[in-house]
Formats: sequence, structure tokens, C-alpha cells
Amino acid sequence: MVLKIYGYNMSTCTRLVALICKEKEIPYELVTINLAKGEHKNPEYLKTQPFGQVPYIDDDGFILYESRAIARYLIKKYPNQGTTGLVPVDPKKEALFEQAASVEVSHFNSHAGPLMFEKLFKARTGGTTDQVKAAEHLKNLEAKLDVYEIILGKQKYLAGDEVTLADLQHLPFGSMLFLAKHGDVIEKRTNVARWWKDISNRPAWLAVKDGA
Ligand SMILES: N[C@@H](CCC(=O)N[C@@H](CS)C(=O)NCC(=O)O)C(=O)O
Repeated sequence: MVLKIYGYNMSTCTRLVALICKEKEIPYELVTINLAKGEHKNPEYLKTQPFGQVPYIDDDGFILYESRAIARYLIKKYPNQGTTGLVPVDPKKEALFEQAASVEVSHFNSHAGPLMFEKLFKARTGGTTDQVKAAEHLKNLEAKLDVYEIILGKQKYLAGDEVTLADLQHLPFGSMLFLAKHGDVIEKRTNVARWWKDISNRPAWLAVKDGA
């Protein structure tokens, strides 16, 4: 049975899973859960994804949610297919990958996510941007990207000189920064800009960035 992604094409987390499918050359079917219509809060949906969020996958009856967990599962299930090495197996390389993956969650997503919530998602759902909160998230994100600039001045990618899932995890929200006219936070930092140009031009991302 073809892998099913229950998600929404505008959702950043759905895009991460679709991106990994493209990288690993895994055929998939996107089953749309329309967030705008609240389908992710239906009692029937909550039986499978109890947090009422997208995405989850159905891999021949195996159900899994949380986009980063899904990405790791697919990468490990198909080690020799498509792009290899996205989650390294050597213990030290894997530890550096884990460090970089944690950096994305703790230092990037935790600021870029709420910033995009204020600047894009609220506007799309008829809300009003809280400019004070948005400015605070932007300031925090900039401070973290100053550290990225130092790291990426010493190595090509966040976990070393090979691309890993940790880099790719930045693509969905990183692209939204440009949509929200905050792409300068990436472009004005030489090493961050070089890294961003590299990862954002990967064919797999170009295939999903405008819709999963
Ligand atoms: N940590 C979860 C986050 C999932 C998430 O926040 N999904 C969003 C769409 S990108 C969603 O379903 N939002 C609707 C809601 O939370 O009610 C993951 O990575 O899968």
C-alpha cells in the first residue's frame, strides 16, 4: 500500500514529511485534512492523532505522528534509497546530528514558529498581528542566527560537512520567513545565506515548497 500522509499542503510539518519522501524517493499519497475547515479536530480524526494536528502517516497500517519522528522513521526504513546519510549511523556523527536537530527545535523553530504565527497565520485566519510579540520573536531569532553564522563559518552544514535531516528541518519555516518579508535575517548573514542557498535549492524541496 502506498504511504499515506494525512496532512495539509499549507502546513509546514506536512511539507517536512513530503520533503523527506522526495529525498528518499518514497511514493506517497497526500490525504488532505483541511485545517481551515477544522477537520483535524473531528472526533474521528482525534482517535488517530490525539493532539488534533497534522501530519500523521499510515504506512501499511503503521500509524505515526510528529513530523520529525516520521522523517527519522522513513530515513531509517529506507537507508539505501534516495539521499543517504540524512541520519548518520556512526555514533559520533549521529551525536552531532542529534545536537544539530535539537538546535533546530530549541533555537530556530521556537522563534521562527511564533514569529510566523504572528505575521502570517493570524492574518490568514482573520486575526491581527501583535507587533510587540512579533518584534520580540524576531529579536530572539536574530540572536540565534548570529550563533548559526559562527557555526556555519566553520563547517558546511549544521552537523558537519554533510547535509543531514537537521538542516532540512529548517526549510518549511525558513521559507516562510521570506514570505513574511523577513528573509533578510538569513540573507544578511554570509554563512547562513550560503547554507540557505544550498539547502533551499535541493530538488526535493523545490518539488514541495509550494505545496506538499
Ligand atoms: N510537533 C508537531 C507539530 C504539528 C503542528 O503544529 N501541526 C500544525 C500544522 S503545521 C497543526 O496541525 N496546527 C493545527 C493545530 O495545532 O490546531 C509535528 O512536528 O508534527
